[in-house]
Amino acid sequence: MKITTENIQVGFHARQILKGISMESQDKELVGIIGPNGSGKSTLLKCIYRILKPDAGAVYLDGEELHSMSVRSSAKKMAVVAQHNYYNFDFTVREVVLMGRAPHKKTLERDNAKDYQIVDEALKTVQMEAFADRTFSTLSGGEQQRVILARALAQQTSALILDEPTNHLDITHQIMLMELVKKLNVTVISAIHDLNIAAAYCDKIYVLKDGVLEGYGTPEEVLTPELIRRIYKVEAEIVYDSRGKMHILFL
Ligand SMILES: Nc1ncnc2c1ncn2[C@@H]1O[C@H](COP(=O)(O)OP(=O)(O)OP(=O)(O)O)[C@@H](O)[C@H]1O
Repeated sequence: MKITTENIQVGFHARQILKGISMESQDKELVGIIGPNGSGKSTLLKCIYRILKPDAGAVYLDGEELHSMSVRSSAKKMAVVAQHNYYNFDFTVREVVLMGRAPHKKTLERDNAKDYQIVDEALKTVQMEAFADRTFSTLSGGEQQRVILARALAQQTSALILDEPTNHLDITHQIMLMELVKKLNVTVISAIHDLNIAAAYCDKIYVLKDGVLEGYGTPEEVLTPELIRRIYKVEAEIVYDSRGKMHILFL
């Protein structure tokens, strides 16, 4: 599925946070959004996953304007792993993942054997099946993150929106998550802080600073010492390992 944003503008209290963002992710592309803290990455993603309505501009899923669609039909197309997941109720892990099935059900339709099978498979994929009956709120931050990813997988959508998905995860699970997301073969838009993760996994990268796009291209095109200095005010060197993979060293 192709996701496009056209001239997205968002302001809070007379402060302009996104100053006209136009970007797109082609079908099955993994697109990273990088940029310093407060540059507007989460705000842009919130407009895409529909928690925030931009003051101006629009989001299109395969050419269809997001707000012209029902919430149920956009939720069938796009799942989200957001940065913070607060639950006031003590749902079990299985119940949280079952929520991913909701867009596929009619009102008051009960979960069936197929839903439970999809949920079990999603939990296995993120290696959390042993936690199915645990209360979600008792899990560690990284475990919660993997359960929320399982919920997104159970939603079976052709696009995933991820807000710093490797936040909270140890290196094993960071790699597991990115390898998994890459293999899903769906459209992914992800905010990413770790530039080496962005370099290793993204097809394309957008660079956001102060609510403005400052760069776009493949990791090799975008992640240059000049751009890193301009955006992050840090000196860096780009090296290539014996397998030809690029790495960013911070000096
Ligand atoms: N509801 C709000 N009210 C006021 N200001 C907000 C609101 N939401 C976000 N902001 C401000 O908008 C700016 C962009 O925030 P955003 O969360 O999009 O940045 P980010 O690039 O995702 O940052 P980080 O890397 O720290 O997660 C920040 O200065 C933030 O304080």
